[in-house]
Amino acid sequence: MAERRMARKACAEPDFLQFNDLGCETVGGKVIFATDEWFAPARNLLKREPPQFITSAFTEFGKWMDGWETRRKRTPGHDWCIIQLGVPGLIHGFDVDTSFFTGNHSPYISIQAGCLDQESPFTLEGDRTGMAASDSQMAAVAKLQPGYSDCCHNYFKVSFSRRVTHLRLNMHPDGGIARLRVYGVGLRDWSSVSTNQDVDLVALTNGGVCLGYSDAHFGHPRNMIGLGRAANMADGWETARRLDRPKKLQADQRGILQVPGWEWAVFRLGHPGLISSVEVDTNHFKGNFPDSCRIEACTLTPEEKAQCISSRWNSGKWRVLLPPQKLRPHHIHHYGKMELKLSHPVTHVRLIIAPDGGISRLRLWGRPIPFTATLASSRSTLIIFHLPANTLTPTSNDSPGHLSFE
Ligand SMILES: NC(=O)NC(NC(N)=O)C(=O)[O-]
Repeated sequence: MAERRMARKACAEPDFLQFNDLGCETVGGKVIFATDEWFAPARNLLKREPPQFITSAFTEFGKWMDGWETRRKRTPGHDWCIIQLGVPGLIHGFDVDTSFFTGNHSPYISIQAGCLDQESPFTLEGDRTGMAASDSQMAAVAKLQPGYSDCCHNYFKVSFSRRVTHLRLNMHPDGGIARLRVYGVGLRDWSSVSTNQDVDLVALTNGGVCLGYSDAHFGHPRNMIGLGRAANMADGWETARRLDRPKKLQADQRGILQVPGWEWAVFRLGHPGLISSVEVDTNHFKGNFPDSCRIEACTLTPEEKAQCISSRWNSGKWRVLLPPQKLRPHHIHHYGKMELKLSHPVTHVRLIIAPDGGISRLRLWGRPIPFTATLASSRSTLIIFHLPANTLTPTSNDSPGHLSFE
């Protein structure tokens, strides 16, 4: 349902909502400390499903609320909690969702960030109010709108080019917030990964990101690169039914339908690499799996990527990685050396389904190829695979699902 709502409102929303939610409980996000959780626990902030309101629900502490809610403070100070991201990475924006907190929403917030592991460590800074200007400050103290349905999403675009593992969410002075969505791209420490080890190069945890798609009516394509198998259909990519499906159906010798239309989604790999096996999972899609799929791949320079974005990813550089394959319902399809056609490293892939339908997971197993080797094999001069944080270009209404960042 959340995805349906998102698809309809996509034109009015900021671009950064297309990135991955790095704090969500489904990718391992956790609240590790909160100053107060009297009315409702801070872990609710990271729930994947949209917040609910149940008029008749009360607990022994007060009104049941689907979010984090603290007591009305009668002493100096403010409430705050520490969030450990499920996927450390670069953050491009926040949605501080106050849904249903109408007389009890937190009036002001600030957010601080830290990197508390070995890679480029920096720590939370700032004074107890979170207002000190410091390296860790991502958003100055900001006013929140109450959680009425037309204004409950408080979006904050972020310019912060450092890897983040933890956040401190400060409420000034107290109150309630339903959800905190942390939009960004995972940044893995690739120095610990052997070039002889196969990894899922497109996984969200490895820094994969969806950069464009043709349709996300029921489910966003980024769901396909999430952890584990999909919980349900909403945890996969599902398009609307195409309206140009022919009345008379014709199939080729492999049983693949010959249809005029298709849907597509483009991903940038977390690291350039040589893909040696692919999994396409139609788990839960039983009456609405695509008839067939194919995968294309390429290595793009920043200039080529910009051209791809302006041509809706219809670049001449795409090469067939996986030729068209007939799909089955509710099934993991494995493709290996026999089916895969590319033997050089790539940076981007495009999954194409025909004519429409749902895929729950896409896994691209392969070896990360060192940067220089990728450059040599693609004969290009420069490849970006670490996203700069502060350069999102707004999308136009007639090209849904397109992100561009240089
Ligand atoms: N009706 C309320 O929501 N009251 C209080 N909050 C809860 N959850 O009971 C409050 O004012 O903070």
